[in-house]
Amino acid sequence: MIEFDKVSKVYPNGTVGLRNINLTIQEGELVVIVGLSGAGKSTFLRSINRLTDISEGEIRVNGKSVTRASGSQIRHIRRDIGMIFQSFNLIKRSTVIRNVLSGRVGYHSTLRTMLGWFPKEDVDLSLNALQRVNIREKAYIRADQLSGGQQQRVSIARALAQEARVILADEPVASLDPLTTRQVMDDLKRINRDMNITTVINLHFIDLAREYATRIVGLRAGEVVFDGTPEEATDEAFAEIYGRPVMQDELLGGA
Ligand SMILES: Nc1ncnc2c1ncn2[C@@H]1O[C@H](COP(=O)(O)OP(=O)(O)OP(=O)(O)O)[C@@H](O)[C@H]1O
Repeated sequence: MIEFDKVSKVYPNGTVGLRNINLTIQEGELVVIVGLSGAGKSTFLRSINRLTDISEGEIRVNGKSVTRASGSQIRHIRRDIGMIFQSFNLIKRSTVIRNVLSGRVGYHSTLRTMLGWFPKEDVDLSLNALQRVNIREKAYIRADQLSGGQQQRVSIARALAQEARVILADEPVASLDPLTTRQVMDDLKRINRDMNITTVINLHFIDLAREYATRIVGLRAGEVVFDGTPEEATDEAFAEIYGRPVMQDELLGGA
């Protein structure tokens, strides 16, 4: 469960990132955050694992305060939270399996992980994670030899090897073509359902949001202006969120 309690974020230059956010995301939900560029989607996501510090209020993940956590407590909380980025964030010159194993670093000493000594259970866990995203056979290939969609699957496998209970994905398909986009979204959805992993995804394609989300949250200028089911997120609702009608390039198309 992720709780936002009267959360605001003002950047040092005075820009408002988030304004009085109050919402609770239950375990197992797949929440898609939508809004125009600059609406606060990344700020929202990054404040959940405290990549961004909030200015007011409190965020709790599974009952534990992220906002008030000490350095060691935050490392512990972050172990449960997998993060997926638009740019994949892989170690490109390393093998796929090494990248997935890096999801285990929070469980071992720095020396051990620097030397790359991972127990056999970790290797098995990582191979199983690759199996779940259908690229088990790529385990010993260098990450930079894979297509964009495959690289994003490696980053999903890394979150699985981490045994994350929450996955945060910041525009995970923004650099992918439409077909690969659907494959990656299918993976995220399947993992969310099969493993009951709470998933929060920033997306800018409206039709994808409707197709994959169990709940859609719309942000405008840092405020929640929509919170409802995909059925409730009509074109009119999106026009409200955006403050203007929906445009063609906000649809991926070809469902
Ligand atoms: N480090 C920063 N310093 C100052 N202002 C920032 C910083 N990061 C973000 N902002 C501002 O905060 C607001 C929200 O930004 P945020 O990146 O969360 O929006 P977004 O919805 O994710 O947009 P995009 O889709 O373009 O990534 C914007 O006005 C942005 O310019």
